[in-house]
Amino acid sequence: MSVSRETVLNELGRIAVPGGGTLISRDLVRALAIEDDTVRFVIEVEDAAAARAFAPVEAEAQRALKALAGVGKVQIVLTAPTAPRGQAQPAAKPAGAPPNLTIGRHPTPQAGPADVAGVKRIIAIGSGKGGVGKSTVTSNLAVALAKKGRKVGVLDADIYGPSQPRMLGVTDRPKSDGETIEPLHAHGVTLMSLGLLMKEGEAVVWRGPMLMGALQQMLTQVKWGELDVLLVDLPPGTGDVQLSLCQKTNVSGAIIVSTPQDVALIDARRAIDMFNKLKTPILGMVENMSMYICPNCGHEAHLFGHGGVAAEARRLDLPFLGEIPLELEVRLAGDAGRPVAAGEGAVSDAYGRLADRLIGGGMA
Ligand SMILES: Nc1ncnc2c1ncn2[C@@H]1O[C@H](COP(=O)(O)OP(=O)(O)OP(=O)(O)O)[C@@H](O)[C@H]1O
Repeated sequence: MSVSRETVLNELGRIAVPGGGTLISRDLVRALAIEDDTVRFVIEVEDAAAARAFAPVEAEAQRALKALAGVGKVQIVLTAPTAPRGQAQPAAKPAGAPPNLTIGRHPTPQAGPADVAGVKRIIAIGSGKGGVGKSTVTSNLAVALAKKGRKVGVLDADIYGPSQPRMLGVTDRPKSDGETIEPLHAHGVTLMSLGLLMKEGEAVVWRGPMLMGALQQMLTQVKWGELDVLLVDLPPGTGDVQLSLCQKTNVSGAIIVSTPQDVALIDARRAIDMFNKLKTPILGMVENMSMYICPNCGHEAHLFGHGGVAAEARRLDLPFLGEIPLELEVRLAGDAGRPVAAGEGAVSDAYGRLADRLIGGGMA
């Protein structure tokens, strides 16, 4: 049987390096891969001089890993980037290229959940099932809060399908000096999306520690400025992103978005259970695609049922924050990068009420 990734990381976490710390605490290991009895990885150091000083570390890592059960071969590559890490990069970049910042690294050890500088409250927006409108609710709620004078940020942590840039109409790449990232702004909202920082297809292979590291970078290296509230658009379900956000950051609470259908509600319950286990308070539930009002005759139809989320919130003794109708305009506005809450009308009003609820309850 192959050695586990965890065992390898543990072992590397014991190997001291020049200048103090270990290979893991100094975040020097890249591209760790385990295939049958072969362990491969890259040690990335500052520059060529450091690479020479690290030769004994490489030898020690070889020796320690080979001694593990299930390890036959160890292949280590010692590299140094051409430009020293942290050196400012030229401002001009090819259009559409991600900024020059290494995103996706092992998390830096921290004592416990941390605050984000300048950010008063962090609200996680989650759902159990995909496609229930969690991202749509996040962008519109952010715009509705901004319209009411709140300083709002959105962190798009839905790494498997980042959609906030499209929904908020942002196409620019964020600028980075190699150490910090300038967020983007649209409709009064400050935005950062993991999708804007990676090459296409890169994120989907991330798991556990790499994801945790990337999320940590998003929270600590982005210049969020002073915010009343940061909304974090989570991927659907109950995975690594949810776990690392709630364990590493002081999250004020979570809002659960669901459609009224039973299938969506079953998954919503799982998400609620996860937040409970992580001791993240549930601020309330939102019913999206609540009812459909025919634009021609005004007839109200309940395509996915109606009231299911309110009933579930009552059953679980959670606040019910509001319902958002199903309207073609919502999708068209989201696709066009101008959230419906930025304009006028019934749906915009519904988001306004949702924003009032949060502000009134001291949540935003
Ligand atoms: N109230 C609504 N009325 C009409 N269309 C909506 C509504 N809410 C969301 N949509 C549309 O449904 C689709 C899915 O929404 P969205 O991407 O926000 O869901 P999600 O839960 O974030 O999905 P994912 O699982 O991909 O993260 C989008 O095309 C969006 O425009």
